[in-house]
Order: sequence, then C-alpha cells, then structure tokens
Amino acid sequence: MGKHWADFQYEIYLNGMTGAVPRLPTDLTRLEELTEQRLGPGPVGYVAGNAGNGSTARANRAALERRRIVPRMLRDVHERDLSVEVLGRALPAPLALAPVGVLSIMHPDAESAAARAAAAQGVPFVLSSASSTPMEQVAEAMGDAERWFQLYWPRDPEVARSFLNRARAAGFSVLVVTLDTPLLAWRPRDLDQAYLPFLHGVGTANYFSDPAFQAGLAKPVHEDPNAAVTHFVGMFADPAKSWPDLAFLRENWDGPIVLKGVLHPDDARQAAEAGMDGVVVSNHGGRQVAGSVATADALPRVTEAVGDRLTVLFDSGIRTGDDIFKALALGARAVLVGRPYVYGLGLDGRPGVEHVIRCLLAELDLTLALSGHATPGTIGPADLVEDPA
Ligand SMILES: Cc1cc2nc3c(=O)[nH]c(=O)nc-3n(C[C@H](O)[C@H](O)[C@H](O)COP(=O)(O)O)c2cc1C
Ligand SMILES: O=C(O)C(=O)c1ccccc1
Repeated sequence: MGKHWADFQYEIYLNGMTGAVPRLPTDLTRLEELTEQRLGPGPVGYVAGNAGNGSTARANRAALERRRIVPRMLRDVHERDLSVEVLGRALPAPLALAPVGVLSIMHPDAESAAARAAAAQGVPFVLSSASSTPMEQVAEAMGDAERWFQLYWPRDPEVARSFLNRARAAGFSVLVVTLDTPLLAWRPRDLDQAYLPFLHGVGTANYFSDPAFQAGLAKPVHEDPNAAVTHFVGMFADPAKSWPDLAFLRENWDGPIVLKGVLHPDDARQAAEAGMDGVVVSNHGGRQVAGSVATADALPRVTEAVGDRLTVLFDSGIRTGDDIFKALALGARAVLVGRPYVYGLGLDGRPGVEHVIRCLLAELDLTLALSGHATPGTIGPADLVEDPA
C-alpha cells in the first residue's frame, strides 16, 4: 500500500479543532503574491519572470486548463497507491522538485531546506548546477533520499567532467541535462529591474568551489570576485553544443541521463538514438522561448514518438493536483514542479516546501479517487476531453 496522501486533508481539519489554520494557503496559486508581499519585488521578480511578454507561461496554463477530466464512477477507489517507477526507481508519487538555481534569494537555508523537505516526503529533489550551496553540502542534507543532479553543460570539458565526478562522488545517481538554456532568454522583468542574481555571485557555489573552474582564473575567487563571475558567465552554458556531443555525457556518466527541455518529437527520437534514458517535456516554465508551444500540447506528440523507449517526464505550469492528473493522462510518467515550491521556501523554509508537496499530492490523490482511479497506471487519454479553443 502506498502513502495516504489525502490524509493531509483531515490533518488540517483536525488541527482546526484547536483553532489552527494552515500557515500557508492550500490554493498554491496564491503563494506568488504572498511571497512578493513578504520578500519584495526583486527576488520574486526573478522567480516569477518569464521570456518576452509571458505568452509561453500563459499558454502552458491555458493548455492544461483547456483539457478537462471526465470522472468515472463506481470503480472501487477506497485503497489507492500513487507510487510509480521512474528510471528504475520506486517513487512514492509521480512528482519531483524541479531544478531551480539561486534559491538563496528566497531563503537563507536555500537548497538544503528544499532538499530536506523533499527527502522527508520521499520525493526526488533535482539539484541545480546553479545552486547557492555546493552540491556536496546539499547531498549531506538529503540523507538516503534520491539524489538527482541537473547539469548546465559547462563550456570547458574539464569543468563538465569535474562536475560529473563530484556529483557521482556525492551520491547523485540521475543526471538531468538541461538543453533549453544555452543562453538566457530576453526577460523584460529582470531587464527592467537590471537584476540577475548570479552577477552578484549567487548561484555560483558549484563553480567557485571547483578545482577545474578555479584553474581557469588568474587570481583566486576571493581576490577578484568580479573576474570569477565573468568566468562563470562565459562558462555556465554553451550554445555551440550539438547532438553528437551527447556521447561525452554517455561516456562520463553511468547512471540514467534525462534531457530536459525537449519539445519536438524528432528531438525526443534523437535522444533515444543517443542512448539517453528519458526526456523532460519542458519549456523552462515559459522563461526561455516566448511564443513557444505549450508543454501540454507538446507532451502527447513526444510520448507517441518515444513513450515505449524513454521515460517521459513533464513540467512547466503545474500548479494543482488535477494538473498532475492531466499530465499523466497525456502520457507523462511523472511531473516536476518549480515555482510553487520556490514560493513555499520563500514563505516558510523547509516546512513551506513540505506544505507545497503535501497539498499537491493530497489534491492529486483525491482527484484520482474522485475520477475513478486507484493508481496512476490506469490514467490515460480517455480520461480527458479537450474544450474547443
Ligand atoms: C527561478 C528559477 C530558476 C530556475 N533555474 C533552473 C536551473 O538552474 N536549471 C534548470 O534546469 N531549470 C531551471 N528552472 C526551470 C525549472 O526547472 C522548471 O523547468 C520550471 O520552473 C517549471 O515550470 P513551473 O515553474 O511553472 O513549475 C528555473 C526556474 C525558475 C523559476
Ligand atoms: O533563471 C533560470 O531560469 C535559470 O535557469 C538559471 C540560469 C542560470 C543561473 C540560475 C538560474
């Protein structure tokens, strides 16, 4: 039997007998505004910001909203199990925390708090290359939970090799390689605030602590931090990479490799041919290509192309349990969630992140039950209809 995620509902009501209400709203779409009130416009602007005029983020929401669940009745849903197998790992539910850089702009405990929250709930935490805390330190906070590492593929192969070696030594087993950010997109909210956290050195911990990175500096980081930041900016991503380069990753990583940011079925096919294990259908939460296809529209085409060969994960726009249900119905094995947990972190540190995970999974559990499903495995395209656009 799986964990009873829906019990969170009664826990909240029972606490209410003593007059207590949840510290954070259970409608997670309210968290952005609360975080802005608490932390001010700078950090929240960076987290909430999108590419261009925000059309991709809106399209992500619209494509999920346009699909509607058709609940089925009388299907014995009293015992439910949300667990799924992802990349050979048993997960308690089809959810992981997306890699998000620079988390210290939200909370001083940053990645360690988010990682502890994920570990407490048994949900994988994907650690960003651009974390505010070195990967070895975050790994310690993760206990025996699943450790997944997101790679921004550094331009210098020695730094790339060093990151992979360090990640393996720190116990990370799944590698998530982000392909959609070889450059940072045009982001008006950041431009208008003239604010990028990593120009202030935030999110550079893995780089500044790396011997191969340090070897490229004329002076130690603390003697010339500006030069170190400039070196980071030139290093963190590489628009010259192309498909044959994936061989380098396959040779240097023996665990599962997942390519994040795949939207076209032909790219998914190339991923399979390159010996990759999975893809994340993602448009970076709408932060990279303005005017991009919505992820819920891209997902069925990708699963049709490679669903039998690759593990297909999904993100960008997940805000509720029923959003997760819809992504599963469109063929995803599990989803990643980004901003909601980032705001939970900003508002209440580790407990705030746990709150977000528990709300999402309680709502998913109830959506399953009320729609006639006892496990994610029985959810499929027949559970959805599409509203006319
Ligand atoms: C502030 C912020 C920083 C991010 N940093 C990274 C990162 O370092 N690496 C990465 O692969 N994706 C990064 N992402 C994208 C997320 O992994 C994820 O794709 C996206 O947030 C999902 O959309 P959602 O926020 O609507 O859930 C970032 C997203 C945000 C909002
Ligand atoms: O802001 C982002 O979306 C992102 O992916 C990123 C890139 C570099 C450093 C920190 C975050």
